Formats: sequence, C-alpha cells, structure tokens
Amino acid sequence: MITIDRVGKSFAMKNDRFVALENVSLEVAENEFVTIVGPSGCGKTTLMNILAGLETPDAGQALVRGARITGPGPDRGVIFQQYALFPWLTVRKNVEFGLRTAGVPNPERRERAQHFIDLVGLHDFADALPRMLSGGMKQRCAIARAYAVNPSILLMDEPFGAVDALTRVRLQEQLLQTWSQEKRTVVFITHDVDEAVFLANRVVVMAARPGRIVEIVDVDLPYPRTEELRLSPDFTALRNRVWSAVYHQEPVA
Ligand SMILES: Nc1ncnc2c1ncn2[C@@H]1O[C@H](COP(=O)(O)OP(=O)(O)OP(=O)(O)O)[C@@H](O)[C@H]1O
Repeated sequence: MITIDRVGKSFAMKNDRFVALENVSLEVAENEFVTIVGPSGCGKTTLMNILAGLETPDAGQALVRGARITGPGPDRGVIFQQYALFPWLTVRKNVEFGLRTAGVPNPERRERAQHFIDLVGLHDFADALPRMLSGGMKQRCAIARAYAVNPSILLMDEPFGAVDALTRVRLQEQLLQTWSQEKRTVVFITHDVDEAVFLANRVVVMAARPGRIVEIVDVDLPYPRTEELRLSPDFTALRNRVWSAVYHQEPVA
C-alpha cells in the first residue's frame, strides 16, 4: 500500500547539510495501523511530510499503490497536532468542508458528515462552534473531517499531543473503535511509547542523526485493545522493549 524506498532527505545549514532522513525503507500494508516513535529531531515529521506530499525526498522514493507521491492528494488525509478547524464553522460545516470542495452534492454531503460525526461521538455537538468544544472533542472533529473525504490513508502527526493524559487514553480507544468500524491504512506519529504500542499492529522506532529506522516491533496483541490489555504483562513486555529501543540509543558524537 505505502512503500518508502531508501528515502533520504537533508536540509541546508549554514556551512553544512543536516541529514534529517537517511536510507529509510518501510512497507505499510493495506489497513495496517503503524505507529512511528522516536526522540525529538529523528525525522518523524519530515517522513510524514514526504508521505503527505508536502516535501520531496532527495534520495529514494515514496509510493502509494506503486505510484510515486508527487504532492498532496485525496487518497491521504492528514491530521496534525494543532486542531486546524475553521473557528467560524460549526462541527458539521467543518466536517462537510472537504466534501464541499470535492463537489459532493448537498444531501449526500450532509449524510456523510453526519455518519462520521456520529462515529466519533459528536452527535450532540454537530452544530457547535469549535470554541465550545474541549481539546479532545476538537481532535475528534478533525478525525471526522479527515475520514469524511474517504481517504484510504490517514497520516496522523502527534494528534493527541495537546490533550491531558486521561483524555488521551480515551481518544486512543475511540480512534481504534473508529478504525475497527472503518478500516484505513494509518501512519501515526507519537512521542509516547504506551500510545505507540496500544494503537499499533507494528511500532517503527526511529533514531536521530541521521534520522533512521532502528527497530520495527510487531505488536501481536488482539483488538479490541482494552484497559485490561493495557495492564497485562504482554503489553508491558512490548512497551519495555520499545522503550529501550527509543531511550537506550547510542548517542552519536
Ligand atoms: N525545513 C527545514 N529546514 C531545515 N531543517 C529542517 C527542516 N525541517 C526539519 N528540519 C530539521 O530536521 C530534523 C528532523 O526534523 P523533524 O521535524 O522531522 O523531526 P521530528 O522527529 O518530527 O521531531 P519532533 O519530535 O521534535 O517533532 C530536525 O533537526 C529539524 O531541525
């Protein structure tokens, strides 16, 4: 589905070049949920921007279903940490926005928006403005909006980074519930090791300088992922493995 093939990306610095990504290769299968975790500056966002078509790699290539990514496209929905909702539009209008741009006629637009508003549990707030919503609700609205245009891929960059710990756990559960009902291929970036393991089929661990993949951990735990599972020894073992891959990286001189 997604192929990242020996991708490299560097940025010009004063007298030098900074290697943000070096020789990164990864295959993501259809409807797979992959999380990417790693320390600050390891190139997670750069990789996401390449998949979103906002940056071009200067080595290798990134492909979706065999076609090289050359720019943003309706096959990929992007959800960032900042809520990126239009503050003057209601939840419903925000969710309908992409459908309107795509020329979806009104009755269908309304129906599709309502479906995803219900799916993320915002039915009672469909006509509220973003300022009336909590951070978690705003992010659920952003997820509904990304889903509404029916992309086959969701690219999520630290989407729950700005909410409190308890809301974050609820959002994780809710996202998995949405994903189990409407399967998509998901690439999800996070700093949070627990979050990475809880959500994923596979956790990709990256390291910095140069930005690269150091380990890929299969999360062989059943869905639905529950609170009980989060407290289980199997979960703890995987979490510890990912934690040491992230935090015990050899420092680079
Ligand atoms: N447009 C740019 N110009 C110059 N350097 C850049 C640019 N974009 C990213 N970088 C550098 O590339 C490195 C990787 O950045 P990136 O944002 O991809 O890392 P990250 O893993 O997402 O970090 P964080 O977790 O802190 O968001 C950083 O050191 C950053 O300073």
